Amino acid sequence: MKRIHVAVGVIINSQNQILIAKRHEHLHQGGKWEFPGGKVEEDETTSEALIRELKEEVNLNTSETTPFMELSFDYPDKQVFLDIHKVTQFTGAVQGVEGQEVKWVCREDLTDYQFPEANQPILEKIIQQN
Ligand SMILES: Nc1nc2c([nH]c(=O)n2[C@H]2C[C@H](O)[C@@H](COP(=O)(O)OP(=O)(O)OP(=O)(O)O)O2)c(=O)[nH]1
Ligand SMILES: [Mg+2]
Repeated sequence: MKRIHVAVGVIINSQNQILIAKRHEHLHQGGKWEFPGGKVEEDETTSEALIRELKEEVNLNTSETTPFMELSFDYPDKQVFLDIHKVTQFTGAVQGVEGQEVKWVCREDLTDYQFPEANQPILEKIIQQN
């Protein structure tokens, strides 16, 4: 199985809230909450892919992302490499462009949401960095 390279954004607003979006039921890991992002295409850097995905998925304009952490995870049906970047500089109002539910949540409330299993170390790192 080929490992899928995914650009993932931990987007933090001026009130120190983090943006999460609910994956559509029919998708891999459907019904779970995620940090917006998507597959890195050929000839794209992670940052370029994330900038493109944030516009496509949640209508945010950003020009800069900062590496936060990297992890590989094997689901029974898919292997992913999550390349997670932090995003603090952006413009535009968040919109679930693909009809998905989106939410700004404060760090301590992140544990109230169900994320894909691969996300556990990301959540721990975000919560630690209070
Ligand atoms: N965006 C995102 N994907 C995650 C997270 N955690 C996690 O395991 N994933 C997995 C689920 C999917 O298998 C993969 C992301 O693929 P995707 O379906 O969002 O890719 P995409 O946006 O490019 O969508 P498409 O090409 O299928 O239209 O990474 C997360 O926090 N954010
Ligand atoms: Mg996506």
